Amino acid sequence: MMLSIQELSYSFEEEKPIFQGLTFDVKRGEFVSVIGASGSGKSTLFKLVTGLLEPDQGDILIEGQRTGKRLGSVGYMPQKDLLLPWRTVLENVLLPLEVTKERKQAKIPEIKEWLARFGLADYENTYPKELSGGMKQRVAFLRTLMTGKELLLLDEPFGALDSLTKRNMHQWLLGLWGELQKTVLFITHDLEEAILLSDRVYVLHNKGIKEMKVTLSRPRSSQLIYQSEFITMRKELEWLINHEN
Ligand SMILES: Nc1ncnc2c1ncn2[C@@H]1O[C@H](COP(=O)(O)OP(=O)(O)OP(=O)(O)O)[C@@H](O)[C@H]1O
Repeated sequence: MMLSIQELSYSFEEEKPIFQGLTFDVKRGEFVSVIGASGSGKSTLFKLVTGLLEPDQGDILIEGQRTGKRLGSVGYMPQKDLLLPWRTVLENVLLPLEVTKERKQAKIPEIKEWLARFGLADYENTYPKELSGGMKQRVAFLRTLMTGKELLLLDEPFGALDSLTKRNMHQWLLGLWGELQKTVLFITHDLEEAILLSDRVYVLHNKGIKEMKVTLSRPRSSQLIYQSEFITMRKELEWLINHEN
């Protein structure tokens, strides 16, 4: 099991619990989405998995290991503050690799190749403010990938994009994920996005978590959303979101 959350409980000081006995898992190579209303605790869950917060009770295992240094075990793409504005695209992507100058230099050709594959070949010396929303997300995603970690936690990476750009990013991510064979845990508010991208969707409520399996075959195209099987799943997911019990 890539990630195993067992009987997790957490509350912020003096507040009512956000999670009580939360249990779920993610297998190696899976794409799993977490969907839930605003305030249901999605970002808090990621902070617990990365080790930025510690659970009150329960266990978080990464590849079966109970490690205190979880942040070093996952690639985490937070919702905000993605890129450092005073660094160029190349310098931002290099960030997870800043160990020694030599190691950094050695990685530059590989990163340039990646930038080209991400449609960013001509932008390595550009600053984030000059990039479009979709480009910024691709740079941030590449930086997450450069951590070299097997488990990637993506906190609403496409939330701020317009619907056309978002569609393009979905196709891009589907293709890339198929090739990389990484494990992804993905936060979203968007039902269509959750179904299109995922093997399974978890619906997070204050009272717990529910699971929906996505039975659509892969590879998946953006046209799938118009098919009756997709629409049925969308209805099912909507029902799960609106019914806590
Ligand atoms: N540092 C904090 N101290 C106290 N309460 C907090 C803190 N951070 C988050 N919360 C509360 O915890 C709950 C869950 O927040 P969280 O950000 O995890 O929700 P979310 O599902 O990610 O929301 P959104 O979809 O809006 O990003 C909310 O009620 C929030 O107000």
